[in-house]
Amino acid sequence: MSAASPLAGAPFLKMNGAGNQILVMDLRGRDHVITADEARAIAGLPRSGFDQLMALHDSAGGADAFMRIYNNDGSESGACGNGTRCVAWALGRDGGPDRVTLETSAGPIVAERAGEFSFTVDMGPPRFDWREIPLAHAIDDDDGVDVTLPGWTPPGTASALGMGNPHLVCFVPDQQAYDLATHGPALERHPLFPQRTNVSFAQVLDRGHILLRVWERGAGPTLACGTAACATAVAAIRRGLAGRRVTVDLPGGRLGVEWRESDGHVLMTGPVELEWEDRLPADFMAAAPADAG
Ligand SMILES: N[C@@H](CCC[C@H](N)C(=O)O)C(=O)O
Repeated sequence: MSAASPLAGAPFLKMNGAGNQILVMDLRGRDHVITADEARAIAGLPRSGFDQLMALHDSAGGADAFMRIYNNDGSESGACGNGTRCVAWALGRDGGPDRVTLETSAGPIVAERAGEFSFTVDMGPPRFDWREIPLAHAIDDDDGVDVTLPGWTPPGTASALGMGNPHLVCFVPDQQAYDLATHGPALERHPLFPQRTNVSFAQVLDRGHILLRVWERGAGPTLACGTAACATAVAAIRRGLAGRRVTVDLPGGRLGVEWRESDGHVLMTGPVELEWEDRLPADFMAAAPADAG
């Protein structure tokens, strides 16, 4: 007999948020934290591939759940905007609440229903302090806007900021002109970002409309990244390129972002879709029995 993994047969929802591939696993009531090896193994299975895995755990602080967020390389992140909308839908179905509070390693976030398959997430305030993004060192950033990257000549100008996870936003004249597979991996691991970074190429069409493509830390190119849309909108607003409400078009769909003046929080609204429900295989990561000798 081989030892069963605690995740064998665990149910999951395969969803997407504006095309961002999301797996939701509700582990509340179970005493198991998914390891990096397990996350990579789940991502490698045909029915449960994902960009991000949202694992729900019991909240110690009275929230609806504590949320751990895994990229498909097994690394963890403090935030995932598209995944949070999917989690809100999952918790709200079958008569669940229309408004949920979720704890994350980066702090609490609140998601609220905006339509049958649409949610608004209060992503909290953006972070500009280099220690909070985080960057390797302070940058010459008098007006809190520009970052220069030694060894790389940006095609336009770039901003670095945090949205519960690190972001580099490159403003370019034509976002189609930059090959994510060429620039993404090098910028994700640029020494300025000690915890790596998500990388965006943004083209501002007008003060209310931005085109965006994203290379995600730990997941590569994705069809949409919610925190990147928020970071890009905030960076554009700080540069005077956009008003407080911005529509961000990504290859997988459209997100609405508002940087609220009253409290500095960033609100992101977008779609969710349930693709299928399934369970991990009954022999998921079954360990071979120890050799009794
Ligand atoms: N797709 C996400 C962001 C997921 C985490 C990111 N790759 C990271 O490592 O920070 C979103 O919708 O925000």
